[in-house]
Amino acid sequence: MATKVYMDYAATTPVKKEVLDSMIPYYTEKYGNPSSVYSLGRESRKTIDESREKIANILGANPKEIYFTSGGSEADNWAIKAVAMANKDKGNHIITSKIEHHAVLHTCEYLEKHGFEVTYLDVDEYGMVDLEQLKKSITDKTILISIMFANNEIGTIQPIKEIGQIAREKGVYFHTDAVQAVGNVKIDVNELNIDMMSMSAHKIYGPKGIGALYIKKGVKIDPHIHGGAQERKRRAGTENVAGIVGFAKAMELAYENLEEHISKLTKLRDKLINDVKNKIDYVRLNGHPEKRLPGNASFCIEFIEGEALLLNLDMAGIAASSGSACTSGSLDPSHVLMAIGLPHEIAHGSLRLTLGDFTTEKDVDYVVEKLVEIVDRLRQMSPLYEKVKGV
Ligand SMILES: Cc1ncc(COP(=O)(O)O)c(C=O)c1O
Ligand code: FES
Repeated sequence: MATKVYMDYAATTPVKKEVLDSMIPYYTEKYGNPSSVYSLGRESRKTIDESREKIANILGANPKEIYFTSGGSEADNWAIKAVAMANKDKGNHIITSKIEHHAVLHTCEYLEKHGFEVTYLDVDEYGMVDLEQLKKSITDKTILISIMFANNEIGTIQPIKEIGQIAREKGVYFHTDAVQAVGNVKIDVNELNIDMMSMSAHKIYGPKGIGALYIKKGVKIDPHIHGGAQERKRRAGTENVAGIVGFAKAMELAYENLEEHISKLTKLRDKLINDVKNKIDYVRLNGHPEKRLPGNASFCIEFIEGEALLLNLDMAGIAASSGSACTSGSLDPSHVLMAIGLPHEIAHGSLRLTLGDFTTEKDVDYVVEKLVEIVDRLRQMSPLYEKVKGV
């Protein structure tokens, strides 16, 4: 069935029309290489500069501190590996959390194979990092703390300003993966004590394959891609001009309407959470009840397989996602659901519904209606459910 209701905005978002319209000329008539000296090239250069300025202004950064990348994964890789390489003389210890995106976790694991030591902080049942544990983990060898702004699976928002404060007091760099937070949270990099921040356009109604790393002036970090002089000689390669323009446009739109976006999504999300909890038994909400992304509703529905749930939702025209092993194509259960202490059998029934700018109340009603039907049907086949219900 064709998708009737898209509820996977945390995976990616459609490109908004205004964003696409802003990009098209840079594929067709304004195709000059930004490094060329003639006016066609200079025009591309000017557009990149303007886009960088727009993004920097929104984040309270200096344009010289914004470096375009191919997206969030590249920004994470760059921040962590290149700070590690550039600060080897100072230490070899990195602190991160157990619920980071794989772009952070796998990068840290790679560094462990090359002589770095990594502390993976626990989180509580809501997915929150413990600031006391963080403080205690810092040693005189610690060079970097990398903690995500908001979690992609369970939506929990971390106390970023406090983490940044701790890092600053100890003279340790602080990187945050803000891929899910950008466009959903007001961000001022200075106010929040952030040294480096990863971003991605395709989560905020921009194109895929473009993002950025904010690098605060003065951070000691190696260049990431060697080659030409682009991105202040730190990330070589002819710029993705149209992508950059689209990213800046998407940022502009997101922050122009931030309050409205947050209040609309929060209302729809809470309706969804309440309806699901009221109409289905043995359901739990994953993540923090309040400190969560406005569009994130993550559940564990007991006595259900996430995979079966997703397939049935798909048959009803609903696009959603699950963190359980069986659906993500890997054999490991979601490291996030494990880290918040869920047993495997509960993690198996996880369902992530993420809402966005095109979600309507009707969509929420439709998803709840179908979900109730599907859960009921699947549970009828579950001997465990029958046992607890005493039927
Ligand atoms: C928290 C987080 N970090 C990083 C990424 C990777 O971003 P990208 O797809 O732009 O590489 C994602 C997206 O899946 C994400 O949710
Ligand atoms: S094996 Fe599927 S979540 Fe444990």
